[in-house]
Amino acid sequence: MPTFEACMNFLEAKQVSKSYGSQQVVAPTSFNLHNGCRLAIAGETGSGKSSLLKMIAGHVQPDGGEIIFNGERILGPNDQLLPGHKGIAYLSQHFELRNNYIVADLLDYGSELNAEEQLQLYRLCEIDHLLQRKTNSGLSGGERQRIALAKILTTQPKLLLLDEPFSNLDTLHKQSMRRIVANLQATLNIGIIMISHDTTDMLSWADEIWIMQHGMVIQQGSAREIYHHPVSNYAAGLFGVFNEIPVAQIQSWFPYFSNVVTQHMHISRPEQWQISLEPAPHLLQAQIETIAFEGPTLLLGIHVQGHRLFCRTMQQAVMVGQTIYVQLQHR
Ligand SMILES: Nc1ncnc2c1ncn2[C@@H]1O[C@H](COP(=O)(O)OP(=O)(O)OP(=O)(O)O)[C@@H](O)[C@H]1O
Repeated sequence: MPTFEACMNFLEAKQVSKSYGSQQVVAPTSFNLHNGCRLAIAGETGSGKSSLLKMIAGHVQPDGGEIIFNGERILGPNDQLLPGHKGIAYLSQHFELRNNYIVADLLDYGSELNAEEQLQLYRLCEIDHLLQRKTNSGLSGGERQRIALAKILTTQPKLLLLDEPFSNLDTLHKQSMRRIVANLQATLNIGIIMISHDTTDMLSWADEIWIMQHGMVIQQGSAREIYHHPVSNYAAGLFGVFNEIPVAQIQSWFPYFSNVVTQHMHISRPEQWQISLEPAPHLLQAQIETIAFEGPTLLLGIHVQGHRLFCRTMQQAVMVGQTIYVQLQHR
């Protein structure tokens, strides 16, 4: 458990903002993150995620506000020649790996780790079998990325920033990167901020998720809060299929939803709708309109009293046109 002091001083942004010309890409944003955090940032393309991450990394100069890391202001490219902060490692989508180096030599150069720590890091990054290869010897994109990751971790940073670590990878390399990211924080005890379009992975990984839209963080919360209580259709849609039904309609179908009064529309996930093949007094009658096979589950498009919605079921023995009975579960 981090101390109160560590919580206050680890990473703090005060009204940090960025514009390009007349376009504000990050609106004034403030936050406070604790040591060892696992923060994931989601948002549509162009919503300002990378710009925010690059300001934290010290690679982009904020127009306003400041970012404090372990008590020191992060300097931008206008403040210093070499961008970045020693305690912060940043893996860009467009990382570079120096050509013509033996991987082990490249990693050794400037490393602050002893031999045992190095080996642990190489295993963690799943590159221990690549150490004698040359960086220009036909390494795959995924292997190059894992070497680049190991390289930036050899200086023992306290905060790791990952910009889209799963993009442009085939399935096997993606799985490998997922394993690594899942183990990094626990093994190295560092904070991680990750941007990803792979929102399903975020839910199980992150302590906290932020959603960005038009340069603003529009929602912050735990994975459960973000998934089950999105603030808008946009936030809901980032994490998969959802249903939107007027609250009044939900309450008339299911009186036990009488306490849902904060919003005009009620958002639910398909798996919140339970289906039954037999009628019962508290169930609504519905017709199946579409069936999408998802592996262990089916995603049913159903029609209920003038409303179309999705429900997810493990019940495989259903067909289009069939009458079923549904109810909505609280979350
Ligand atoms: N150096 C730059 N010069 C001008 N405009 C820029 C620059 N960098 C980013 N932008 C613009 O700022 C906006 C936000 O970009 P940013 O890369 O932060 O978004 P993003 O949410 O990370 O997008 P993506 O998911 O596609 O990476 C975009 O409209 C982008 O075109």
